[in-house]
Amino acid sequence: MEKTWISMGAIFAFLGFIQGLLNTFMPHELSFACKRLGVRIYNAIFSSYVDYAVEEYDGTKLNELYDAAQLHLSDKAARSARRLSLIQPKNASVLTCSLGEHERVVDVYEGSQIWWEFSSSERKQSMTISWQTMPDKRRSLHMRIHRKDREKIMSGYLPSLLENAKALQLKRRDRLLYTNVSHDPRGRRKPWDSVPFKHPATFHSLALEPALKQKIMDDLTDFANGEQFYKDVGRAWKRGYLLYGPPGTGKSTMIAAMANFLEYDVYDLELTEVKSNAELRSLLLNTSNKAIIVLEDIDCSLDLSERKRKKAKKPDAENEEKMLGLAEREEKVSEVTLSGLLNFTDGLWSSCGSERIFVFTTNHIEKLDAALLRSGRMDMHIHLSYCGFEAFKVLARNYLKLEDHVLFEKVRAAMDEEGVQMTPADVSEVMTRDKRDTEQALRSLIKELRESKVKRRDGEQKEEGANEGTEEKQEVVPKEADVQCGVQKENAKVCEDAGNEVDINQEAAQEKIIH
Ligand SMILES: Nc1ncnc2c1ncn2[C@@H]1O[C@H](COP(=O)(O)OP(=O)(O)OP(=O)(O)O)[C@@H](O)[C@H]1O
Ligand SMILES: [Mg+2]
Repeated sequence: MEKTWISMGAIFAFLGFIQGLLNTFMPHELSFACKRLGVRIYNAIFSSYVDYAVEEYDGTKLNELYDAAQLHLSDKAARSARRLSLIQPKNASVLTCSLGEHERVVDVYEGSQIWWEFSSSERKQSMTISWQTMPDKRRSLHMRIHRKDREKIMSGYLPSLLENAKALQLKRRDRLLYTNVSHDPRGRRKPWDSVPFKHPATFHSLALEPALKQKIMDDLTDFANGEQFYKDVGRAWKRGYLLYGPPGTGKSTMIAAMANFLEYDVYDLELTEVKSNAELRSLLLNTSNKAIIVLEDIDCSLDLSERKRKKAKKPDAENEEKMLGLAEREEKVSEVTLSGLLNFTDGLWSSCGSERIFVFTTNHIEKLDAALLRSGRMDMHIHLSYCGFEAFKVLARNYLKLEDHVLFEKVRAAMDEEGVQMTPADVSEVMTRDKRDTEQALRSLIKELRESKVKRRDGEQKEEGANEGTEEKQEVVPKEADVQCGVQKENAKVCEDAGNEVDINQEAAQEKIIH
């Protein structure tokens, strides 16, 4: 026994001596190559696993698979790993967990296991000059799978991981509200500027007849799930909604509810800020998919009244030349045309993205050009009107936490009286004022409903009086107001013309119009 130990000791001493010699005299590259060969022979003969490294950077470009894998593994990591990094991604209020050094998680795909491990090492500083500054650490995720699963993982697991990460990213990020009225720090125009979209409106809180509400929600759901349908019928994946009705009936609120329902971004397009059809097109090209593009009060933007008002200002004699240049430029400014807008909503360019919803709002549908109202541009016309009893019940639930009350019947009776017109905005205001005393709130509402009849009658009489006096007034009012009156008159004419066209098409459109 003693002899055996002595001979084993001699063998180890000899091996150690040989290794020392090799380390000293063998070049580093050769020893590295030998080691690699050894690992390869071992893996080929004994190992039944395949290992993949997913590095954070592919050269100097970010590796999308790395981010996707991190997002995909985030929930699993949060549940099973003990050392984690917490990340707050840009534009997201939900944190993402990523694995800490040498932490592992096991993922399962169709019965096959996938082991993921995170590691990092110091990045060797490159001697070449690069514009891109790279992080000090070289981070990577290592994926280990069974050799037999190679095909399944490559063609099934990894694509599904990327899909899942994309869906998670959409779900976790804050949605954005974009506006086209923006400039960069140097004062140059930017196509869109954004802020997080935080409007709390939902279809649940929207005061609307239940049947209409359900119809709109179904339509939106069909649209969002309709990728294949739109492909099959050869149409761009987009849909147009026209919301019309008096001020304060919830048009803007409904847009917010739509965006929250579909989890889309909102692009609020200020048409009076757009200088040309080309700019309009470029704004469209700069919108993302899954977006609602909104044009509010389209009847006011379409005839570009603001620009006409500017142009109508007379130049001083002194600055005539300068103003002439300005006028020329403003001539250019007013180049957004109806046809430009029509192409924006239903031309070739409107199909450059997918899953886009166009929403136009107006208080006066009769002023809109029939071409704008046709299917394919505005597919669904939604009339939002004065507060009815069903809409009132939603508001009572929202503001007063009331499902039912003895005074509800009186409210219904007051609402049914002829000539009573209160918008949901007016009803909300009464309830906000008296929200501490629900009974008082309902009584005030009944009173205001009845008074609204009188107010309306007075308003109509005043309007008639004002219309009668308009022509006389135009001769005496100062310049600025004069311009506005001029514009209104001009608009009225444009709208009259458009109104005739609308009437012609109204019957055809009637079936689509939902009251
Ligand atoms: N249908 C509704 N459901 C719930 N709240 C509503 C509804 N309509 C109006 N409101 C309330 O009234 C306020 C004004 O509504 P909103 O801005 O949506 O009206 P609008 O139709 O867009 O008006 P305008 O034509 O003047 O732009 C909102 O802040 C909201 O609180
Ligand atoms: Mg509005």
